Amino acid sequence: MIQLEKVTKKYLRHKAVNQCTATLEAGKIIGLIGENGSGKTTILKLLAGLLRPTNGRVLIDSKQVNRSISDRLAYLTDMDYFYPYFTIKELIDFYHSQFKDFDKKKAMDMAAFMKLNVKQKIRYLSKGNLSRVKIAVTLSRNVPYIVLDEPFSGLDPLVRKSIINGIIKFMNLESQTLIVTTHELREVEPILDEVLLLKDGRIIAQKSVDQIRDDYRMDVVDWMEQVYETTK
Ligand SMILES: Nc1ncnc2c1ncn2[C@@H]1O[C@H](COP(=O)(O)OP(=O)(O)OP(=O)(O)O)[C@@H](O)[C@H]1O
Repeated sequence: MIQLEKVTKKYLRHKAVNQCTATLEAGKIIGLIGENGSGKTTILKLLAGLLRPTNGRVLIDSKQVNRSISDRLAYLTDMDYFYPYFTIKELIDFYHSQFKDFDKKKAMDMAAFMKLNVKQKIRYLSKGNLSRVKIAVTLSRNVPYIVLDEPFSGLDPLVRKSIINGIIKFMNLESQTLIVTTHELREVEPILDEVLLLKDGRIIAQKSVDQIRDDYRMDVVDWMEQVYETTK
């Protein structure tokens, strides 16, 4: 379980995350949704122990997060950080050598599922295939928490679909919690259990997708638009 307790993160005087309180249950797929600059990446970095809150506490499984959380949390950034001269296979071997929890077979299976040629060098991959590789190596870590920062940005609908299918097929929903930030709510919505809406560093809503459909009898995207319109 993830707990944010009145978390504020300031960059100089700017509050990127402002007094956020939320509890995220384990074993779910949670979408962190918000406009550019609303604080999504900052929250993920706080979860990953890459940033410390200016105020408040971030707890994962009742322990305050620090850098050692990387043993239990896999973080996919929106940055390109791969070794361009590796082939995909070499990258998978490298991950295997770096992470005790890395499931090499799963990574190879996932690469095959997403129709990647593992002999190809990273530097020659298309943006779509590079994104598939990143997802494959991140999801192949057997850790209880996986956070993905904008895994679909700049990708065409077909690539987005294949990545979503890869997540559905290879994530272990019994033992893993996935937190994903995205602008592409409409496409990701079918796999989400819960949605957290951010605006100007504040959490303005947190609802389960079933609750939105059953209680509000609304499409999740329509609900989101309504919440944004009515929240100053
Ligand atoms: N290192 C930094 N130094 C100063 N300001 C920062 C820094 N990182 C982020 N910010 C600011 O904090 C706010 C929140 O940024 P953050 O990257 O968390 O938002 P985001 O919702 O992920 O945005 P995007 O969708 O554009 O990636 C923005 O106003 C951003 O300009």
